[in-house]
Amino acid sequence: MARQVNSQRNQEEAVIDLAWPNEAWSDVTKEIFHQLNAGTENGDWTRHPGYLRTGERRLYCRNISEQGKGFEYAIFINKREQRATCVCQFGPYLEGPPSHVHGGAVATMLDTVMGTCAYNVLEGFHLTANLNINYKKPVRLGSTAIFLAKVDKQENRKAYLSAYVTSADGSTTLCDATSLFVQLSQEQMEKAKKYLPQDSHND
Ligand SMILES: CCCCCCCCCCCC(=O)SCCNC(=O)CCNC(=O)[C@H](O)C(C)(C)COP(=O)(O)OP(=O)(O)OC[C@H]1O[C@@H](n2cnc3c(N)ncnc32)[C@H](O)[C@@H]1OP(=O)(O)O
Repeated sequence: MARQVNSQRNQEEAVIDLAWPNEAWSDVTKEIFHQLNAGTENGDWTRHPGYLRTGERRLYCRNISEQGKGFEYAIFINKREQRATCVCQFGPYLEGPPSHVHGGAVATMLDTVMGTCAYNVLEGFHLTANLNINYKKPVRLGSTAIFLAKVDKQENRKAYLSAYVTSADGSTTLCDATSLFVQLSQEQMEKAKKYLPQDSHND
């Protein structure tokens, strides 16, 4: 019975778009979200919905279901400019160095923002082949950061992206990163298709 209820809950949760402010978001995070969301009014930017995934699966950066304890974020895409911007608030379950965010958690958001950028602005499905990060400043736990990613160039199946992470007020660069995403071949895509979320427009 528990499993049935659990899977029912999962089904219900799986359709909740989490890329919206909730009461765990600080005023700073909400304010940045609304600034970014205002860019969707003229159609230049679109907000990327954020779902858990369906059934038992969980998208890694959506899998801490206690609000505010993990990654609280929303990603916005500018297809024409091949860019993505993300506002992210890092919860207390993401600790690395005392009272600071684990470097792997920052890497997760960089991989996700660049991957979401590639997924939305380029043809085909891309996987991360290489991700290089320079950590310039520690990120305080509970703080809000802004991720800015863009596609720099494409060569055949290769897409080269870069990104940087700033403090909420934009005054401090916390990280910069480069990555290589490789588009899956038709054959690889056929194999991967069965694993894609049914509504595969989401992260
Ligand atoms: C649902 C909505 C979600 C939408 C939202 C998505 C959000 C989540 C995003 C998360 C993204 C991830 O974490 S993805 C998960 C982490 N990544 C992975 O698991 C990928 C594992 N690696 C692989 O599967 C493979 O190595 C591939 C697919 C990357 C490439 O293999 P392949 O297809 O055989 O191609 P291959 O010939 O090896 O490489 C193609 C070209 O790329 C070059 N290349 C390959 N790897 C590298 C490399 N590390 N550094 C330099 N160059 C490289 C090759 O030299 C070659 O250049 P040339 O000879 O053509 O010049």
